[in-house]
Amino acid sequence: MADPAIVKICGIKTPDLLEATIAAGADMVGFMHFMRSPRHVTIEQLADLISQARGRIETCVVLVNPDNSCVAEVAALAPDWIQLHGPETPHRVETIREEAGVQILKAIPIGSAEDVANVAQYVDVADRILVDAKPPKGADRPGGHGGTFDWNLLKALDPSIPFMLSGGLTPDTVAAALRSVGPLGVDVSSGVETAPGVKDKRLVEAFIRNARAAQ
Ligand SMILES: O=C(O)c1ccccc1NCC(=O)[C@H](O)[C@H](O)COP(=O)(O)O
Repeated sequence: MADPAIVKICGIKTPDLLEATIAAGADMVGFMHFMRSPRHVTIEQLADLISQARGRIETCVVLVNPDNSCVAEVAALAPDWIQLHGPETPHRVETIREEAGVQILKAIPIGSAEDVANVAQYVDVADRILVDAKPPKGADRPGGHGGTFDWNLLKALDPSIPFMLSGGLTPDTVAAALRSVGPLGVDVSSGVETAPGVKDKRLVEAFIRNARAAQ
């Protein structure tokens, strides 16, 4: 039987929600460190959340095109992963991986066959790929909008590339996504919220329960 899919809950801001997510059996949690996100947490909050999670669940700090000082500040907190969610080039991803000494999850926005072809250039410089929906036109942040994309586009992806799926997943759609796309894991933010940045414990539990039941 295939390994169970990795379930990542992204955009956690509070110790209570982190505790509930661990108790519900998620594999990874994401913390946003990007000022324009409604899920932004400060470096001090990050330090507390990462230390609360250490050894209990994998932690991932989401950054958007970070400069070297931001990378160093986050790397000093020793998360398990840094997620790069901006327009970072493959060379920049490689440099950040070397400098931070942390596993890299590279997010790639997908809206066309060309975007899918773009994934290959990141495979050797990142430890894992996250495919996500493209943000709406004019959006002031590159992720966490709750929009989906055409999963059929992923059929063109080299099947040897391990990737996680995100973009508009919800407790109601996660099982179908796992069955039809067959990703290494799934990632959700808006779909377990009642308003941007406001996570709901019951939705988080339902998302994880439905993801587990799908397999
Ligand atoms: O969530 C944000 O506000 C955000 C801002 C800037 C870059 C990335 C962001 N989120 C990244 C994620 O990992 C989300 O989980 C992913 O985009 C899926 O989001 P959603 O469609 O809301 O589930």
